[in-house]
This record gives sequence, C-alpha cells and structure tokens, in this order.
Amino acid sequence: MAYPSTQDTVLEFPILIGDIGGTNARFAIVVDSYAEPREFPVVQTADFATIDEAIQTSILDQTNIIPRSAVLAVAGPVDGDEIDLTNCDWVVRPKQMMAELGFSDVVVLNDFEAQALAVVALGEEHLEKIGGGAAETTGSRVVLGPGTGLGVAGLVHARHTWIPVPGEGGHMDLGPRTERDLEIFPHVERIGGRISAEQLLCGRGLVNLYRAIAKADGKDAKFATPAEITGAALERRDEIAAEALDLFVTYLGRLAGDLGLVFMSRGGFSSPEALPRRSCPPCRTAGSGPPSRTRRRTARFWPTCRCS
Ligand SMILES: Nc1ncnc2c1ncn2[C@@H]1O[C@H](COP(=O)(O)OP(=O)(O)OP(=O)(O)O)[C@@H](O)[C@H]1O
Repeated sequence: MAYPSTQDTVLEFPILIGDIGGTNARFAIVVDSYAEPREFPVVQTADFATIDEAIQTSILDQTNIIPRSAVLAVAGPVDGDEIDLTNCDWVVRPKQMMAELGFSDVVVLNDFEAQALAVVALGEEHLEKIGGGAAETTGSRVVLGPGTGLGVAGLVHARHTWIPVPGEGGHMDLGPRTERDLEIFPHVERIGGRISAEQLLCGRGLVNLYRAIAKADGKDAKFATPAEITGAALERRDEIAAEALDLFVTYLGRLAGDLGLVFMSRGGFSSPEALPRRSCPPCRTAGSGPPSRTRRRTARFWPTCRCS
C-alpha cells in the first residue's frame, strides 16, 4: 500500500486519529506526542454519505488546528486502496483523502488490530484479575468487543515486539451448551444456516437473543432496540430482557475463553514494570517491528519502540 508515503517517514503532527465503526465514528486530534488528544463529538456514520464528508464537516470545519496526518482504525479488513467498512457504506480511500483533505500521510489499520496494540498500554487501574495464576509478561493476549459487529484480534509477542493479529473471529460458530440454550437456539435467526458469534454478541445480536428467548417461552417481544433491552434488564423491569443480557455476557465469556485457548492468552494482568504504560507516539523506531506488510500499517505504534 502506498500510505504512509514512505515507510520510515515520521508522521507529521497534528495527527487526526479516528475509530471508525459501523454505527459511530470517534475522532480526536493529537497536536504533539505529549498532548492529550482533543476529542470531537461522536459522529453517526449514517449521517454522512462518505467518511471524507464526515471528517470535513465534523472535524476540519470545527477547529483551526490543521491535521497533517491521519491514523484511522476501521471496522473491516484492511486491504488495497479502497477499504470497505463491514457494517456501513463508507469506503476509506487514503489516496483520495490525502489529495482532498490535505493530509501528507494516512495510515489505516483494522480497529481491533488497534485495540490489540492498545491493551499493552493499559495501566493497572484498568485491569481486573478474574482467574488464578500469574501473568506471563510476554504472554499472548486477545481482545474482543461487541459493537455494531463483534471485533476480535490477538496480540502475540515475538522477536522482541508485539504483533497484532487481526481476524474475523466474530464469525466463529457459537453453539448451545446448556438445556436452556437448547430451548433458545432453535429460535435464533441464522445467516447462511449458521449462528455465528456475531449473530448474538453485538447490538443487533442482543435483539436477536431477546427475540429468541421470547419465542422459546411463547411471549411477546416488546423491545426493539439494544438500549431498551439493556435498560429494562439492568433495572430488572423485564424478565426476558434480563435473561437476554445474562446470556449475552455468558456467551461473551465463553467466546473469550475459547479465544484465550486459541491464542494461549497468558498475558493477563501485568505488573506496571513489566511493560510500557503508554503506547508509542509516532516515531522512527521500525527496526524491531513485525513482518513488513503489517509493519507498513502500524509500525509507528509499537508499544515496544524505544523512542521516548
Ligand atoms: N445501551 C445500549 N445497550 C446495548 N447496546 C447498545 C446500547 N447503545 C447502543 N447500543 C448498540 O451498540 C452498537 C454500537 O456500538 P459501538 O458504538 O461500540 O459501535 P461501533 O464502534 O459503531 O461498531 P463496530 O466497531 O462494531 O463497527 C449498536 O449496535 C447499538 O445499537
């Protein structure tokens, strides 16, 4: 890929950073490597025909800071010069962005590849130990997160650096385990004859699950949105919603456990000394990065870089 313009060039500040999901796009501008990012209000992807229009209207027209570069974490496989988002109509065209929005560089990476890199930078205050044993400092890790879809990525340590492993783990099959699951699963909507994890573990998935429980019990499903279901469940106003939310977190835990086995994820809770607390700002350190194709997209963000 032709971006950034040359592999070992430092990204120029200010940098526009973006997390582009199927429903929401979140942007911020980082003016230098020490400043807190300046965040902008969340953009609904449905409100703009293109990502370029959203950036122009919601960011560039709202500030006198002129970003010179952009780093965009997008919900979809990153390949080629036209990057389609999985759950919305936007297409990211980095070269066009550079030509029309004035960026000298645009770096695009998968959103969960970015999440995977970010977990190395989490401070102890953000970690909760839920199992026994001690963490292995360079043990593998897995991140997963339900949103519009279900994102999954791994993080492995090799050759003295962290290597993110993006994938489509949200589409793994998820099957019934308990007697209750066996009652509910026949009523879960399938796609192509399958119930993938994403059919249950995302906003739309919570609604699917809620409807399947209602059908299994021969009751009416009165809620239509994920927010209504979680609201009713948390306030224990509705039994079906409460069970849907309970099963949602159970299935999420099951999937996390299975993915932990796939990656042998023993990285877990780490001591603050064991790993850097902050991910690296853009820097020149690329020497210990991962194989070239991945590095081209993410080299500037290796948490193990020694630039600071
Ligand atoms: N209160 C809520 N309870 C449950 N789900 C909710 C709630 N509010 C919003 N959602 C759902 O969360 C999803 C959006 O989440 P998020 O903002 O993380 O997504 P995104 O970043 O656009 O998605 P992705 O990165 O998966 O493409 C939508 O499916 C929405 O319906």
